[in-house]
Amino acid sequence: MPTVGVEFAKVSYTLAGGRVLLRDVSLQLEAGTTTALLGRSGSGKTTLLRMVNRLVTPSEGEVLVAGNLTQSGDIVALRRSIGYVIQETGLFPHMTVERNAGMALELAGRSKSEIAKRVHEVISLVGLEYEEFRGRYPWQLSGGQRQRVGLARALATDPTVLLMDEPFGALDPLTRAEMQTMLRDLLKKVGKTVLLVTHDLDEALYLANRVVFLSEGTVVADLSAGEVARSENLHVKDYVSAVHRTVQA
Ligand SMILES: Nc1ncnc2c1ncn2[C@@H]1O[C@H](COP(=O)(O)OP(=O)(O)OP(=O)(O)O)[C@@H](O)[C@H]1O
Repeated sequence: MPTVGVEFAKVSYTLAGGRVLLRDVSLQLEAGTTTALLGRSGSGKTTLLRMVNRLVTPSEGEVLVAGNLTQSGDIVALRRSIGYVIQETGLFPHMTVERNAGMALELAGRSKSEIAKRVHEVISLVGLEYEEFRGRYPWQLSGGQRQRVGLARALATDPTVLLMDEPFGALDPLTRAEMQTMLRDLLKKVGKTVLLVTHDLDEALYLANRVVFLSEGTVVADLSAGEVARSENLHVKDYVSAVHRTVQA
């Protein structure tokens, strides 16, 4: 039996006014694998992802990380076991790359030498030259470099789970492709349970083992990456044909 890294068990989320954002979602993410969440804007992808690190609490159902209920445990320990990467990076503008990348370790009270060693490792892991970048501020970095630092920061505590919400959404296609290559290589080395929200089908197929499609808060397709192109599921076919629409002269 494969180990389950993250589990959503009959999860629903309803807003105070009664609007249902997620309905009865059940998924088991195998440890060490990458799952991409796709679906139209507003289908509930980010809401589902944020349940893992308890930024959103389900109205019904349960979320488990490494078999532990997220709703009842220690939230600090939970978040330390989860790396979180978002499109805007959320780097502190007044702090250097080194400080930003080591922030979670600093908050965890690790020693200066331990932090320096780990930051060096993760900065190198995301493909940045440590000596060149450690003293720079976020405004002295390109968008791609900022995303690399955001990823380094997320990896600093060596989390078992990595949540990535449109991590490369704001990058040009060339930088984006470089980042995807770097991430794919990195994930082969570090082995994390990854949940990736993306609008980019090619990115999902390149990075993920499994692709889950959401529509109006429910799972409408759950496939291995290899099954997507030949799927007869109408939601999947619609998505694939929208991506591959050819321009008519
Ligand atoms: N706390 C909230 N209060 C009100 N509406 C919310 C709240 N959180 C999310 N929504 C709404 O719920 C819907 C689902 O949002 P969510 O961000 O999960 O979708 P998404 O699939 O990630 O969309 P996108 O691809 O555009 O990021 C959206 O219509 C959003 O505006």
